Amino acid sequence: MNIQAASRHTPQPAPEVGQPVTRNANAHHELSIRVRDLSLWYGETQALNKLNIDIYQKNVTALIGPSGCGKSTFLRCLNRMNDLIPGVSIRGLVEMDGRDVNAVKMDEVALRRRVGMVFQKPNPFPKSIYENVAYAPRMHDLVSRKSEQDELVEHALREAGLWNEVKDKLHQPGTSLSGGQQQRLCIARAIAVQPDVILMDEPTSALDPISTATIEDLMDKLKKQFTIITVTHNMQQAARVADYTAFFHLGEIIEYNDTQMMFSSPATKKAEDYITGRYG
Ligand SMILES: Nc1ncnc2c1ncn2[C@@H]1O[C@H](COP(=O)(O)OP(=O)(O)OP(=O)(O)O)[C@@H](O)[C@H]1O
Repeated sequence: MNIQAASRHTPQPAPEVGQPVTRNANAHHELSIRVRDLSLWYGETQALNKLNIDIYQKNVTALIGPSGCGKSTFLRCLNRMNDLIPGVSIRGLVEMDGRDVNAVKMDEVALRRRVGMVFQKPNPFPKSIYENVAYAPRMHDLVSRKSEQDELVEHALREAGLWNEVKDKLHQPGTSLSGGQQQRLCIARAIAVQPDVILMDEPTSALDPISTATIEDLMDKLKKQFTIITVTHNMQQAARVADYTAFFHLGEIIEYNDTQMMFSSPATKKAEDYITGRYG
């Protein structure tokens, strides 16, 4: 079954392939990423099976589902990080702003600039707080003068809600910060190159509740500028932060809907069981 699964509560016309069953009336609907019949194998083992999904700009989309169902694998398809894993083969289409991400002529470095990533475990470089943010913009020639670089570092740290906590110790190691601060530093590092999309793979699972709430608030703020796709095992978090939610199961997208609908009236028994904690 795929995301075209009709609601068992209210019969509805089938949506277009890839679109949520019900659209969120309050959200933007400019398309960012279009995925069609995307399958992936690790060697002989199939991990993703004919995924179809449209992801909208400047919204938060949450990917939920039991462990091993393919959420992180899917996330990595969006910035071609699976290319780094030997034995991976991919079939199907991932289009970003109308361009085929897997096209031979697609520049992977440029793609990863447009699609930033934040991981489960904060992973600052073993460099200063300042350098963690300044390095990528310099690599991509986004800044030429030192003053521009300083401005960009301050801007990214402010956007990530970290500036006030670090402005007097910019030259201390990034690793000297707390876990929650390190994660915000990683977010500052991601946004410093002005990506279109930020992928977040369980960004708060290693954090305490207060740091988690700070990151959730930040996601809400950042979605005004960026398209955010986040993997989470925390159903409350998905309900709080996501405009749209996709439920994965055994490498398939079983249901895709606006989050309120998904949580109040899931269209499939599997999604309902998962959301209500009956399995997973
Ligand atoms: N590098 C890899 N090589 C081989 N198999 C892999 C690799 N990465 C993931 N897999 C397999 O692909 C399937 C999907 O894994 P994936 O990590 O994408 O799931 P997930 O939904 O993100 O899981 P979790 O919620 O536990 O992080 C699993 O069966 C997993 O064992």
